[in-house]
Amino acid sequence: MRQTVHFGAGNIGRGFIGALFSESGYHVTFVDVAEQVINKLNEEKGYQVKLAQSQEETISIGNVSGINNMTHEDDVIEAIQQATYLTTAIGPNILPRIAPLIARGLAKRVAATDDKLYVIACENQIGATDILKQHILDNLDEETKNQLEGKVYFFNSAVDRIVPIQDQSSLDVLVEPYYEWVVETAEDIPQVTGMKMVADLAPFIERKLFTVNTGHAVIAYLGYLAGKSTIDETLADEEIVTQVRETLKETGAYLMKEYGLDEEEHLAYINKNIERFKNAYLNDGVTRVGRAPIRKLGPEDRLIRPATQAQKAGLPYTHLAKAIAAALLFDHPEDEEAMKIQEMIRETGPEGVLKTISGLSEDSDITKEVVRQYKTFQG
Ligand SMILES: NC(=O)C1=CN([C@@H]2O[C@H](COP(=O)(O)OP(=O)(O)OC[C@H]3O[C@@H](n4cnc5c(N)ncnc54)[C@H](O)[C@@H]3O)[C@@H](O)[C@H]2O)C=CC1
Ligand SMILES: O=P(O)(O)OC[C@H]1O[C@](O)(CO)[C@@H](O)[C@@H]1O
Repeated sequence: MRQTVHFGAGNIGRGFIGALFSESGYHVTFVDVAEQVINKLNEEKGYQVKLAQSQEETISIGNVSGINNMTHEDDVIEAIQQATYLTTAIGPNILPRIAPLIARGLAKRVAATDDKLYVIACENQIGATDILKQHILDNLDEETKNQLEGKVYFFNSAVDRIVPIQDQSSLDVLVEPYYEWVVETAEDIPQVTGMKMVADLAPFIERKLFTVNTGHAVIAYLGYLAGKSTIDETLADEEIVTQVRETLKETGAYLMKEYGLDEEEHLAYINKNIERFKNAYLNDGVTRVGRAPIRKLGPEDRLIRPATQAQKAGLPYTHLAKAIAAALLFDHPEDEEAMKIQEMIRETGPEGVLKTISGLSEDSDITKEVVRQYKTFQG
């Protein structure tokens, strides 16, 4: 049986990527620091993926096991020796932390075999696999780096499936029925059910990140400010739906200009995603979707990049500016990054945050518009 190693046995790991490998006939070894999850995977050897829809539908996932990378590094290195794929869904900020162990696994592997290994980071970040690759290379000597050539391949990817926070007492995962996994490769690679291969990922990941993730973030931050707890509850407010749609028209204008997307098709894509967000069976919290606002306000992420790109292209960005202002007001006490932003605002004002986190100068038109809207929110 073919083997795959997947870092991150969380929502996307169990509910999406690991499940697709299992369905494709692979044994999936999950690597995670969550001891309870690892123990359950080894005891139960399977779990259920439940679709969030009116008609009950459940998919049984088998052939899975787990390794704790904090306590069993050698077992992870051994699993990497046997694998055809190595994937991650761990959060972009964690990639540098797992790279040294992956590097050790790869060094041992390329010294012993020419068998090909395909590495794919499945994270919400442009070029996540390139970033992981660089961290891995930083942990290898020159000779080993040369040995990777023709043996270890790195492919960027875009992952799209809404998987909310789960009941932690079980391995089962509730997921939305829709999913899309796009992988950039020109290689003839072993088939995995549900993996779509493309020669150029840029239009796919930007369309996804600046529609699905921008839209979701706008709902989360406006919902939080309006005192809502879930995404579907927030979308019962027609004013917020309008704000989401107008924001996605702004990102859409940039995407259409940059990638020559068809206007009618793109508007249908926006509408389809707004309907996805309304799925009440997901019961998805605004604080989950708004989590990690420092990452989400990064220069290349879902709010800032479309705004800077729109500005460069002479396109409107006022609704994006409003969403950025709302993100700056996300003060959820349990979110470390949100708390850090609030501290920075107290010290340097919203302008300081936009400069340090988003790379926007204090006198930029985007900063001025965001600050104006920030003050309007404050009343
Ligand atoms: N949940 C969703 O709807 C979607 C999430 N994504 C992306 O997928 C990635 C994972 O997200 P989720 O699955 O939602 O997060 P999650 O929090 O459910 O899963 C992450 C897992 O990584 C583990 N982990 C953390 N640090 C670790 C370390 N040092 N070593 C090993 N394991 C470690 C955690 O214990 C957890 O099980 C993120 O990049 C996210 O942006 C992408 C599309 C949809
Ligand atoms: O907030 P993160 O960590 O970027 O990832 C979760 C996001 O990805 C999505 O699943 C969209 O693919 C949304 O649920 C959510 O907005």
